[in-house]
Amino acid sequence: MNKNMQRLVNIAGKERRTIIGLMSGTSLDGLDIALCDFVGHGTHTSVFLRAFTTTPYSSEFKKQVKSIFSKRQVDLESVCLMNAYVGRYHADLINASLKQWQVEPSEVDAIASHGQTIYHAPASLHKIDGMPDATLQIGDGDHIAVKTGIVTLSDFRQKHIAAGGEGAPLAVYGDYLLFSEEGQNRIMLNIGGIANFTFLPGDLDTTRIFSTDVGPGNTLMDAYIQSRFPDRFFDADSELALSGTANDGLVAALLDHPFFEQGFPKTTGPELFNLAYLEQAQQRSGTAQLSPADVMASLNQFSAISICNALKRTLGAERFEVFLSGGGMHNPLLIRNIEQRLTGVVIRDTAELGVSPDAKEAVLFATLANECLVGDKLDFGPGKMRIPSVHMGKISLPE
Ligand SMILES: Nc1ncnc2c1ncn2[C@@H]1O[C@H](COP(=O)(O)OP(=O)(O)OP(=O)(O)O)[C@@H](O)[C@H]1O
Ligand SMILES: CC(=O)N[C@H]1[C@@H]2OC[C@@H](O2)[C@@H](O)[C@@H]1O[C@H](C)C(=O)O
Repeated sequence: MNKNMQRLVNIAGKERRTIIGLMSGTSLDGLDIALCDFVGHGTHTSVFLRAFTTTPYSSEFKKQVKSIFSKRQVDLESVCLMNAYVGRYHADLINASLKQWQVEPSEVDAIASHGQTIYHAPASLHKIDGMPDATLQIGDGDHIAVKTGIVTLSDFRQKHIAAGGEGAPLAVYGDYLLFSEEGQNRIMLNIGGIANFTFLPGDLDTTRIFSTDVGPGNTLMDAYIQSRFPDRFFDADSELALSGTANDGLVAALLDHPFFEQGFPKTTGPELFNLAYLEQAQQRSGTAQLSPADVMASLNQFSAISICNALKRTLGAERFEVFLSGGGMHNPLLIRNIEQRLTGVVIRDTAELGVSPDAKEAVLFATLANECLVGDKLDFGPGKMRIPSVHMGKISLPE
């Protein structure tokens, strides 16, 4: 037998596996690196987060990624080069973190790499007859495996689409395995660039579970402040939004898009929710002259309302608890806007469930890798929630 196959068998047979989860989302702030230990699999998974860091991207790297990010036309040579470059760059960041944590690469069984999404094209967005749902993450796993010496699982989203999903949200698998609780309806709400949530019913009925994007979390706020104030990457502590007033006309125009009428589950990205989307809404509502502070307050309220509308639509009169994660939970006005619209709902964060909210997505990808290596088939029913019962991740070997 090829000794690499034996290596995989050994990893699968271990009682405790060490897996590094990586996430680099639409915000392009940096690479989330979570060093996790797993015991068990499936609904008997226990995860211990040993270390976590978000390694900020250099401004040069951000510029390079932005040049090919969520644009319909890009330089194809740049895409080709960046596929290899992102893989190597991520490998360097992993090696540096391991060194800092004083962990030898040989102690790590696998890396779960999300890669960098550069385009997400669900059929509902591209609307091209005969073309499937599609998505593209770059940062090839072979580069990571060879540069770190660690078995790497990557490119998780293609299998999801191949088996009937939309390529996202994948959070549903890990949310179900790690956070389901009998007798408690839970909403796992992640506010990253795009906001999404997973509904975990207290009756543990896997055919009712689903995960969906709901619209922008931070992406429009980030894009707007970056365009107006080049030295500011996001509206830290809602400073700009708090100095303005939300404009009802602009908020209504922002909410006026067929995406919000579409049923669940659905996915989206900055391919739709971008500065052109904002400009069109400003034109339609006659608010092109609004001050930056008022625009930011409106964008903040827009994200909050679209999130709350989606939650109310899902749960009606059912009681539920919300567990937050993602960078948006650090935006105080956004959270206040959400709380005001969800009166009586308990809102906490995933730290109360043992996983740091900033690390959650990286931990979820590590969980996907653990399932791919050792899990049994998970059954999410006949497919109407578009959660295919498959294992995801392509395996790259270091040698
Ligand atoms: N103190 C803060 N005040 C306001 N906003 C904040 C703060 N800290 C983080 N954020 C927001 O969180 C964003 C980063 O969030 P996160 O890392 O969850 O995004 P991501 O992983 O790229 O997103 P996605 O879930 O779309 O993949 C920042 O760009 C910013 O908008
Ligand atoms: C295509 C893509 O990268 N989608 C991301 C993005 O970031 C948030 C939202 O949009 C979600 O659909 C997804 O990530 C999370 C981790 C997911 O798949 O569950």
